[in-house]
Amino acid sequence: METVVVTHPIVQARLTVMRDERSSNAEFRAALRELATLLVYEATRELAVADVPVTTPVAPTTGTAIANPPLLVPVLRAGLGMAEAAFNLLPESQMGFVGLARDEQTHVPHPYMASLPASLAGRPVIVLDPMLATGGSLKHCLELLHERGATDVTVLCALAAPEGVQLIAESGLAGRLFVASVDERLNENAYIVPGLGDAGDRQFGPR
Ligand SMILES: O=P(O)(O)OC[C@H]1O[C@H](OP(=O)(O)OP(=O)(O)O)[C@H](O)[C@@H]1O
Ligand SMILES: O=c1cc[nH]c(=O)[nH]1
Ligand SMILES: [Mg+2]
Repeated sequence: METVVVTHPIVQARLTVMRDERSSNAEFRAALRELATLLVYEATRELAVADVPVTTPVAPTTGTAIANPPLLVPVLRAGLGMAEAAFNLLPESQMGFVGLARDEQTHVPHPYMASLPASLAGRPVIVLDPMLATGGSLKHCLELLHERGATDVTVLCALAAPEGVQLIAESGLAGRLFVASVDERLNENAYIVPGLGDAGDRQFGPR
């Protein structure tokens, strides 16, 4: 798996707002939305394009269209905070949804929703989840995509732990990971350190 740490100063500044315990829910959501926009921009540089004819007020010329728009898959809840940003940059795309909630004792993800097209063969997929901690949630999501034939999967995260990156790399289920930071480690509750806390709670309040 290719892992790209996006070190752009604007990305790092937004991540810092998300880390700050004093940021309100609204400030956290705004920072995540902007960070997600920049991650999508970085991750879509190599998207396949097609030439399209276009006529300007001056002359006909050749323009560019996204040849095969990716399916966007936010992982609920926290990934919802990246969904609008991704859709804004890729309005031609469609969206699927995966709902997972980590058990606080075992840290194993409990699946509660999967709303995905039956076949993903030949379709690029972009998974959106701000947090990659143990990697259990993302691996479950990637398995759902793999079962449906997805072979071109890119993952966008705000933060990752080394343990999660390793699990996903070893799974072979994602081609690329774009992340703003790979932090130090997980703590005894499987939270990322220094991290930013619970990305779902910080956007929406406690479950
Ligand atoms: O790598 P893992 O150890 O599996 O942890 C990461 C998962 O934890 C968070 O979701 P959470 O389960 O807290 O659900 P939420 O988004 O509803 O808060 C996060 O958004 C990831 O999906
Ligand atoms: O640090 C973490 C780990 C899992 N999920 C989160 O939201 N934060
Ligand atoms: Mg949560």
